[in-house]
Amino acid sequence: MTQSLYERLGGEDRIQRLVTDIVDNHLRNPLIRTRFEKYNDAERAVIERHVTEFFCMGSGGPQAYTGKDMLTTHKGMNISEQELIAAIDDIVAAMAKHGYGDTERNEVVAILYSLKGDVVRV
Ligand code: HEM
Repeated sequence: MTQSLYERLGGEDRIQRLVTDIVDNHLRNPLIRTRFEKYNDAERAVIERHVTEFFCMGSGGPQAYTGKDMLTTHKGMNISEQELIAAIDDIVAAMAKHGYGDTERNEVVAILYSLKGDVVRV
């Protein structure tokens, strides 16, 4: 039987560690770091928790997502296409660092891109 993307990503613990590295990459990325620098550790922990849940749920895991929907979250930020690509680059780089293969990386990129309309220039 084919494994779900969630299973191929290695489940919640590995996804949680991946998300920590993704946020670290965003904080080092000159194109988007100002979007994330304003959060303190407690706020960052909540965002990471929600992003982890979103990743788990969106890849076929059993977790419920308890954050805000994508349009509500990003509304008013006026995020550009360039920023979306910068964020996706950070995610692909973190996935490479964590040893995921091309198939999993491409599936994640396709999911992220499909959400563009709820994130960019909203
Ligand atoms: C398809 C791409 C994206 C997805 C799936 C996504 C997903 C998420 C999720 C799940 C959260 C947590 C929401 C919550 O805590 O209720 C979040 C928060 C956030 N996202 Fe995104 N995001 C995307 C792209 C971006 C981009 C490109 C930027 C800016 C460069 C961005 C900036 C933020 C910020 C600043 C927050 C924190 C909002 C807050 O709690 O005040 N996101 N995102």
